[in-house]
Parts: sequence; structure tokens; C-alpha cells
Amino acid sequence: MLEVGIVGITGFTGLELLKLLINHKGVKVSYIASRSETGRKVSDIYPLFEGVYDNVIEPISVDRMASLDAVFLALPHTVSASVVKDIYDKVRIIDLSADFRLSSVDEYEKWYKVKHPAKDLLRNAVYGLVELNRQQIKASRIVANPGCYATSVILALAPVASYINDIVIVDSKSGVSGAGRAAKDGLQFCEVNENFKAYSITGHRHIPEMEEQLRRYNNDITVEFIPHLLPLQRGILSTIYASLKERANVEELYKDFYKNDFFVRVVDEPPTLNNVRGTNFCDIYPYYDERVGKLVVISVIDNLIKGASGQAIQNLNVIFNFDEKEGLMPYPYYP
Ligand SMILES: NC(=O)C1=CN([C@@H]2O[C@H](COP(=O)(O)OP(=O)(O)OC[C@H]3O[C@@H](n4cnc5c(N)ncnc54)[C@H](OP(=O)(O)O)[C@@H]3O)[C@@H](O)[C@H]2O)C=CC1
Ligand SMILES: CC(=O)N[C@@H](CCC(=O)OP(=O)(O)O)C(=O)O
Repeated sequence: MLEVGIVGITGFTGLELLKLLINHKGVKVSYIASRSETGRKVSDIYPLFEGVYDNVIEPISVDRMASLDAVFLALPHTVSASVVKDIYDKVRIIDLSADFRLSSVDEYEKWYKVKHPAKDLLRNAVYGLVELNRQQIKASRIVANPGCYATSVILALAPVASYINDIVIVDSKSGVSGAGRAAKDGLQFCEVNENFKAYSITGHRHIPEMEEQLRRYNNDITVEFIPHLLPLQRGILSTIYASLKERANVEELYKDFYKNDFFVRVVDEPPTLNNVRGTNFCDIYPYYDERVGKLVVISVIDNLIKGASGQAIQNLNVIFNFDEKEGLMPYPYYP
């Protein structure tokens, strides 16, 4: 049995990791940690674990993490990199934060507006989008789990990236859990419920992540990305518009690109959030609009599963040669 830990257990992605991992046949969650709530049972905070998983929350400890086979870091950016500095040579790391997603420290510091606490380790990290980097992930000591919006956009564009001409327009909508559990201005129930708004208009932090990954296929790609906040708990729907250099059979391109990827489904009807809620699937609908000569792609994910904790477990499965679906099927969460 693999021994794993979850650091940041009190947050939304930490909670989701535990919900999924207690059903994983090859894994024992032997360490759960957070900054606050140490000494309390996780089931005191989340009663859904009562009688199922009653372990006590421990402090964040290098020695405890070093005793494990793998650790999931479900912490804010910069906090995560500070922990990674102390443990990267002692345990396999799957980092859910943004700290190791960009290969350039300058880009990180420009977009995140903070100094990178462990810039020398950036070269040791692999971008953990399994469908694009399966082989590199197997050997990596630090897996940088992708951002939620970035997952929905990169998967939706990778099959046609080399055909793209001009700026790609991305219009994404996310449920509120994407912002984490901590109370934040503008995220109170009465602000969000029955409301809808765009945010981060002048540049969202996921833009460089999308561009870096898509430029592996086509160095000319530039992304215009506007996120929106949906009055829902979870889910991301991205609608993407692009011009192509030449007419292509897009449906065939997508089906061929993802023919070996269980968790990406190329669908024949525009998908809804209900298709994927509580699952590790990304459903993608590509459509070439002959009238205006544009490619339109619609993708949906659950931000907390394929956009975070499910994808993190998919990465663990790849690293340790488990079936990629282990712990993620059948549907782990019933809405
Ligand atoms: N929510 C989502 O959909 C997605 C989130 N992510 C990323 O995953 C990471 C976790 O996100 P999420 O679970 O949503 O966040 P939450 O805000 O829900 O949880 C954050 C966790 O980090 C802990 N924490 C906060 N500040 C510190 C600190 N200074 N030192 C130690 N621990 C701290 C919190 O513990 P405490 O109880 O002590 O406050 C909590 O356990 C973030 O980097 C986020 O950007 C990535 C993809 C999607
Ligand atoms: C709805 C909402 O607020 N979503 C978050 C994205 C969540 C995410 O993926 O965050 P990291 O890249 O920091 O890991 C945001 O827009 O900042």
C-alpha cells in the first residue's frame, strides 16, 4: 500500500482529495495536515467522514512528509513552494498550486506579482496535464498540477493548436469553489447568488499557463481570456473561438488526438456542466462554423476534480503505475 499525505486538508481541494483517496485501492492516506485545526479529527470539521476516516489533523512537518511515498500539496501559491524547498529530495510531490506550472521565473513573478520562493527547483517540475505529458510525469519528482481554467482550455485547443492563426478568444465561466474556501470579498452568497459577472479583465494568471503549453505546438498562439463567476458551486464551461490557417476536419482531429485518453470525451452535442460534475472527465465539443469561418470549441470540467484533485490523483496513478482510473471511477461524487 502506498502511503500518501494531504497538506491543506481544510481547503476545498484537500477535502476533495480525501473523498477520492479513501476509495483508492492502492493508497492509504496516513498523513493529513494543515496550518489551522491541528489536533482535531477531520471528521469534526467535515462530518461526512465520521466513522469512515477519523484521523487527526497534524501540523505541517518535513519529517512526516519525508516518511511518505507521495504528498499532495493543496496550499496557496508561495506557501507551497516554501514547503517544496524542504521536501523535494525526500518524497514525490504533486503540487496543486501554481508555483511550478510556469517554466520561467520572470513570467511567474510578472503574473503572480510575488518573488518565487524556490526558483531553482522550477527545472525539476513537469506540467501535470496527463493527456499531454504522460511520459514526463512518470519520472518527475515535482508534478505541477494544472490550473482549473487552464485545464479546460489547453485540452480544448491542443488537437488544433498547430492550425491556429491569430488570437484565440476564450470565454470561461466557473463555479465559486474555484476561488477556494477562505472568505473573500465579492464571494458572499448574496453577491454571487442570482448574479453573473466577468472578472480579471486586464489579465488573469492562467493566461501564461495556457500560452506556454499551447506554444509547444505553435509559437504564435496568443490567448485573450476572460473568466466569469457562475452562481454555482462547481464546474467550468469554456467557449473558445479561433481562426484556422486552413480548413481541417476538426472532429476527426479531436477524436484521433484523444483516442487513448479515457478522461477526455469528444462529444457530438454541446456539453453541459451536468455531464461532468463530480467526475474526472473533460467533455469537448469542437465545431467549425462555416458561415463565419471560425472554429468554436466548448469544453466542460468539474474544477475541483479534473481541474484539481481528480487530476492530481490521475498524476499519482501515472507516477506509481496504477490504472489511470483508480480512485476516479465509477463516478466518485453524486450531485
Ligand atoms: N479550488 C479550485 O478549484 C482549484 C484550486 N487550485 C489551487 O489549489 C490550491 C488549494 O486550493 P483550495 O483548496 O481551493 O484552497 P482553500 O483556500 O480552500 O484551501 C487552502 C488550504 O491552504 C491552507 N493555508 C492557507 N494559507 C496557509 C499558510 N499561510 N500556511 C499553511 N497553510 C495555509 C488552508 O489551511 P488553513 O485552514 O490553515 O487556512 C487550507 O487548508 C491553491 O493553490 C489553488 O490555487 C487549483 C485548481 C483548482
Ligand atoms: C472562480 C475563481 O476565483 N477561480 C480561480 C482559479 C482557481 C485556480 O485554478 O487557481 P490557481 O491557478 O491559483 O491554482 C481564480 O480565478 O483565481
